[in-house]
Amino acid sequence: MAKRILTLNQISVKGLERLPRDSYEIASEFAHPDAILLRSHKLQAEEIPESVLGIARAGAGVNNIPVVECTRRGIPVFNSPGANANAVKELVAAGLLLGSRGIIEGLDYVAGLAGTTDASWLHQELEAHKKQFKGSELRGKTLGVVGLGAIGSLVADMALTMGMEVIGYDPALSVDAAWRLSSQVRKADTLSAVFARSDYVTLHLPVLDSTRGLVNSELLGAMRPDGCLLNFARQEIVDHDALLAALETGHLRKYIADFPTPELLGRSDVILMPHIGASTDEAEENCAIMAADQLRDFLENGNIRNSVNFPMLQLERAGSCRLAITNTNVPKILGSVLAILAELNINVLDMLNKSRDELAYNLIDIDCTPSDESLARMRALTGVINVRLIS
Ligand SMILES: NC(=O)c1ccc[n+]([C@@H]2O[C@H](COP(=O)([O-])OP(=O)(O)OC[C@H]3O[C@@H](n4cnc5c(N)ncnc54)[C@H](O)[C@@H]3O)[C@@H](O)[C@H]2O)c1
Ligand SMILES: O=C(O)CC[C@@H](O)C(=O)O
Repeated sequence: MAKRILTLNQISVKGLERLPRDSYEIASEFAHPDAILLRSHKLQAEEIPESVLGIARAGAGVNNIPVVECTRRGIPVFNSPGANANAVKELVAAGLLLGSRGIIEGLDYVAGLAGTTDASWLHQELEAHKKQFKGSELRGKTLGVVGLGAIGSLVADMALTMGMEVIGYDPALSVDAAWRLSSQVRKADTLSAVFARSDYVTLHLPVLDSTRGLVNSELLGAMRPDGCLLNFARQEIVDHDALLAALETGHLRKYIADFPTPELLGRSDVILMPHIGASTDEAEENCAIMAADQLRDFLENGNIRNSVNFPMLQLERAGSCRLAITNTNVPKILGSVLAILAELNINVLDMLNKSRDELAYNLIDIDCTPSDESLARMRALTGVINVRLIS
């Protein structure tokens, strides 16, 4: 039977094409979907039907998905790290330029001259007024990058090529990300050191309970006067009361962000974009392809790549029958499953077991198909969250 994929946002066709129509049905409404594919749709826990096996986010941030509830239900949540990083990096480059030069004010001024027919008057007018739009160069200025993952590392490289000094802060830097990072990026040991030493600070970290409101009055107060803050990560990372206070006193010169909120609209010291960091043809395609490929490999083989709540686990198929079992990460559960298989005289051809926080996940290739009754016995074991037969 074809697997049903519920899409909750418009997903690039290039990604949907990775799910062949002879084995997948894709629609924006389904009563019993096998999986959900989405972008920024704010998914509520009660919106996730019992039938859902996995959820894939075509994008990096998963704060729109109830990940804790998914973990409790044994549903892996996938994202597509790095697939839109270049798009965000290019918009940050634009943000830095908008923050350093009078581009927006200059454009507005020129637009206000529409209808002028006298070329000589126009020339004199422009030459007389252009000094209002003078800015300063980025070269030689210091950029503080908070979060040095897929996007932060590209932003750091881009700033170095523009002649900026770069200071980075990331207390949870992965080994892969560290390999990607230029040796010219200076390491800051604390967040306040980044804010104190930078002319521009750019945020590239996820919103988590630990990072909500992270940029507060203390950090903004530590910033150099005339500093500029860029937020292409998530609105919730910045405490807006503290932000408005820093703008009102003039301590913060500009806030440039991808997340408009009512209190920030209409301010000349705030530049807001409509959450378009990942809105390029290339990023939308890359994210959709990565998300669809990961979802398909999970549905067809049980493999887990780029999940935010499940361990990374991939196992080549041995034989045609596989069990994918999710359980709480406590001793003896796998032993009990294997005991049932032994009792049924079913041979294990290959298996892999990994854990992450409170969850353990197992792929077990076996030489014949267990009966529904045997599967029900495994599902009934204490600590087993779900058992899926993939044949
Ligand atoms: N504006 C947009 O459209 C857009 C597009 C893509 C991503 N994003 C946002 O950007 C975030 C980062 O994306 P990414 O692809 O670089 O993710 P990533 O996972 O590759 O990198 C995030 C980095 O942040 C670091 N980090 C975590 N907590 C931190 C802390 N307290 N201080 C400093 N660093 C910390 C992690 O160690 C990691 O290296 C996403 O979570 C998403 O919210 C926004
Ligand atoms: O899907 C989008 O347009 C935004 C994605 C972006 O916020 C992300 O976290 O990857």
